[in-house]
Amino acid sequence: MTRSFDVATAPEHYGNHQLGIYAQGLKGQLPELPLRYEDMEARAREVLPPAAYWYVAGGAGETSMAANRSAFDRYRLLPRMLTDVSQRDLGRTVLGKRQVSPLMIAPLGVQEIIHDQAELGVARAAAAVDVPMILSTVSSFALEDVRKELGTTSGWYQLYWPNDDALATSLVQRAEKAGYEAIVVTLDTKMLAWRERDLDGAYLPFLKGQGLANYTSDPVFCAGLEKPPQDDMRAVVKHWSDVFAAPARTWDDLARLRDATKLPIVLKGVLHPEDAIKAREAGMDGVIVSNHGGRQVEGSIAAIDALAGVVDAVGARMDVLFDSGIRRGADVLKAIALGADAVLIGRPFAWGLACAGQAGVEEVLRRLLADIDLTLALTGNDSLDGLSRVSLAP
Ligand SMILES: Cc1cc2nc3c(=O)[nH]c(=O)nc-3n(C[C@H](O)[C@H](O)[C@H](O)COP(=O)(O)O)c2cc1C
Ligand SMILES: CCCCCCC(=O)C(=O)O
Repeated sequence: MTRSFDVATAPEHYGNHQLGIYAQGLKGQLPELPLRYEDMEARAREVLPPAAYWYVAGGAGETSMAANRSAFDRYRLLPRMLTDVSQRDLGRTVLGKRQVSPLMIAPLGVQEIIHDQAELGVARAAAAVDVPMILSTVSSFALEDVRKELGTTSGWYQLYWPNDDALATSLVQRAEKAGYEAIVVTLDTKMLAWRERDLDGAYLPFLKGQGLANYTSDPVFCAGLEKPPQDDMRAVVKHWSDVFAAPARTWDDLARLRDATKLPIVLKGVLHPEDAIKAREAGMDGVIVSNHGGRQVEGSIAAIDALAGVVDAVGARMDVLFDSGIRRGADVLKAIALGADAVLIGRPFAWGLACAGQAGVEEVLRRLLADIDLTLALTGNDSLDGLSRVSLAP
């Protein structure tokens, strides 16, 4: 006899998403989106034009990208038995604010190449699941428009620090005015790396004017143009390529940025413990340990292998976040056990966006939260705050 099952009567846990999927199965319905990360990426590859797929999937060479994943396998969780895990808390405190989970949406530029909804769809999904979103400078919609879609969910603004201080100040102050709660300055992209997949397709979307909405909506940027941006896109791209990068910048320049905003500043792309110490000395509020998903320095250390060193150097005095290679719940637990305060999810949400727009991103986030919740419980823990390096096998 088939018995009916009502997930609504199950206790409130993120892990219940699993029960929801099985309950649909009782009605003969299979999940619309593939469950495994690898299968979701394969589906995205079917629906995206090849150049757009490779822009997201590719790296700078691909050994660091692979190492980001294989390094996770060297850290193993060490479960404990017979602890009470009936009530569980996935919350984390980041920059002094309690979040319902450790997840944040990583800044991913030029999302219009993935789906028409782009950052607006991602922001709506983030709001539905209450996962804070970090918006890229090179986004396809203006930062003010994306912020509105987030509603009460937190947003941070990621700055590609231009060589024009007035433009940097304008972007940062627009973000502050729009309600973003922190500025993330990405340090690892002073220039674009040698990206073989993109070079193979001779593909760089920004050169077609994609991903430039924050520039074309900026008064300081537009003051450097002879005509309104919509009337001369070639001039927009030329001006953008003139101002985008600032290879001469050093730690000393951070003081001016610090003065430009009251918001907390977090530096993204820190891998060396001494750079984390410099960040602290420069008055920064946090760092994100990241190798940009293996997209910048081919041959670099796997990001997860850099995490403990940075945490040991500065973790007691500033927030340490992590990205590059997070795919499953166990990855999140390992990063938190090593000392991360929160983790950024990157490519997985992009594949959800490619396959099903906002709904796809939402589903990716709900699945990851379910996986985190169940893995937390099964390792004998009732809160992420209780994890530490003793949660890992020696
Ligand atoms: C298509 C794509 C675009 C990205 N754009 C940005 C960006 O605009 N700013 C930034 O700081 N990082 C950017 N990143 C890096 C991500 O923020 C994050 O560090 C990376 O995706 C983590 O690796 P993972 O996706 O393999 O987990 C981008 C990554 C991808 C895949
Ligand atoms: C020259 C434009 C660089 C922005 C690249 C966006 C990004 O971070 C990435 O693709 O990775």
